[in-house]
Amino acid sequence: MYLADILFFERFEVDILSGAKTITIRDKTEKNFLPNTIVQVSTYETRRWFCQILIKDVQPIRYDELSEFHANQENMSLEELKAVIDEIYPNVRDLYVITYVLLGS
Ligand SMILES: CC(=O)Nc1ccn([C@@H]2O[C@H](CO)[C@@H](O)[C@H]2O)c(=O)n1
Repeated sequence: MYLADILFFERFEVDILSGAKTITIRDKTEKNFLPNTIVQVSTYETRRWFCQILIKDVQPIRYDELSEFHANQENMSLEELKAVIDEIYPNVRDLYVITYVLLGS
């Protein structure tokens, strides 16, 4: 089964809607997004829908392989990105980079 919905912390909504944030990094529970499908996006906190995105790509990545390239696409520094991931996914080393484009809200 492919996933049709995704949740983001509210604090990232502005960056997603402005196009500043074009990837998200998730664990294996959220690797089953199918490229070229539309996914509905809501806030984690209240499940408020705020846009839809088109999935472009899902690629496995090791925590240690995260670079400034990924951080740029998150609109963060690499230090900030690693701190966010450490908080959400403590000790998880097998991650997935989900690349998307914003379709509108
Ligand atoms: C709501 C929920 O369950 N999970 C997540 C998991 C991740 N993310 C964001 O993806 C990037 C790298 O992990 C960062 O920008 C994170 O903040 C998120 O917003 N919500």
